[in-house]
Amino acid sequence: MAGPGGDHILVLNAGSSSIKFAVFDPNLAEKLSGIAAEIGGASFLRIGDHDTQSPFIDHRSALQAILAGLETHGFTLASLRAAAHRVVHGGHKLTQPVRITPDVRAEIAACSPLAPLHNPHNLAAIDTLAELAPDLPQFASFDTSFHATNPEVATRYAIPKMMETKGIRRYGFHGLSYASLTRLLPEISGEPLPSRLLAFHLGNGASLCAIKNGKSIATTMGYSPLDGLTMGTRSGGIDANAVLRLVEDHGLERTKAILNHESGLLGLSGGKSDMRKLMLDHSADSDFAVEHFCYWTLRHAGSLIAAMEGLDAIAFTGGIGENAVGVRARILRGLEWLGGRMDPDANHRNAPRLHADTSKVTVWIVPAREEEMIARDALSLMAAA
Ligand SMILES: Nc1ncnc2c1ncn2[C@@H]1O[C@H](COP(=O)(O)OP(=O)(O)O)[C@@H](O)[C@H]1O
Ligand SMILES: CC(=O)OP(=O)(O)O
Ligand SMILES: [Mg+2]
Repeated sequence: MAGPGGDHILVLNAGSSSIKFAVFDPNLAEKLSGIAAEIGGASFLRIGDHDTQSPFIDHRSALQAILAGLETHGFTLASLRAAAHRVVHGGHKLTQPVRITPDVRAEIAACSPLAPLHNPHNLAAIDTLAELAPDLPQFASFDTSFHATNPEVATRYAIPKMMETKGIRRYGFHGLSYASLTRLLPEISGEPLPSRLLAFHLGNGASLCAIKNGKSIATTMGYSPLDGLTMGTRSGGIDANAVLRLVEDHGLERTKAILNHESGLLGLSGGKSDMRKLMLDHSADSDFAVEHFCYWTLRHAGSLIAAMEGLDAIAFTGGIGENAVGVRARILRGLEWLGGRMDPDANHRNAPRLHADTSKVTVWIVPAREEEMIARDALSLMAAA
């Protein structure tokens, strides 16, 4: 069986229906990346630019195919120094990147009910690698960590403190994306990090983060990655009594599936969760779904701008934030009252700098580099060991 001995880092980012992966050298240069997507459905494996149709029934079989694919590119398990994982929910105990020990694994498992679409798959990846390469050091970086700086007033729900409500608080997610964005923006803009920055992580999962002086002070996701914006298949914010009504009428499991897998853009449009497809299809339902996404993104943006007491800069990231020209234009139109002015040509080119010279706030696109952030965390932990 394989063991450590190489010098590359394998990063695994297991999502609800996909596993993204990347291999980095010790200087953080990305050597190879790809994705196993639509696991359990019309699944396929992409390594570099090459796609193969492969029927993966679950994350475990997808990971095995990824490892076999990496081997054909010369990255055997023996060529690795470590594996590092994105773990979505770290709860209140895991707020820094860590080496995975049995205790850490148990804590990640304890957080599974809080992120049912993500943590079980993160654990499956950790366990599969532990079986295949028991001596390979494994590390975890948490999506919740970046929000550990939120004040209590932002994280507490107004519910009583008692045994039954223990752990029920807002955590916030997409923290690896926001941490990476905070690092990258000064490099991209050539300016110091703006003091009041509103970051838009718009992908399948979507959230906003108010970053004040480099630290998260508020974010739109809460106890789980369901809250806040309208998403690909998640409802975003919904009245808790409406959830209870769904449970009464349809039971717990059905309600979970409706809110997590059948809502959002998919539910509104009647079948499409993918923003690119929605923007090409001009049916009334698709147009409404896109408008709902933009409108609620703006409503939440207003709330976070209030939490920061103003706004100096905006940064877009994620598949939609980096590519969806029309969505960005609609959102920026909705922020004109703040003095934001977009340069339409720059927006069409997906240029990093999107604001016009007359704009009172600067507007940027920053590529989401979650995998690089995770590799960076693992390298720092190894250097400190
Ligand atoms: N050119 C584009 N125009 C509009 N939407 C796009 C474009 N490219 C990607 N997207 C959208 O980005 C979303 C996926 O974002 P991504 O950040 O990759 O998601 P994930 O949360 O799975 O990591 C999808 O809705 C996809 O349609
Ligand atoms: C936390 C979360 O929503 O992640 P993703 O966008 O990968 O689904
Ligand atoms: Mg993502």
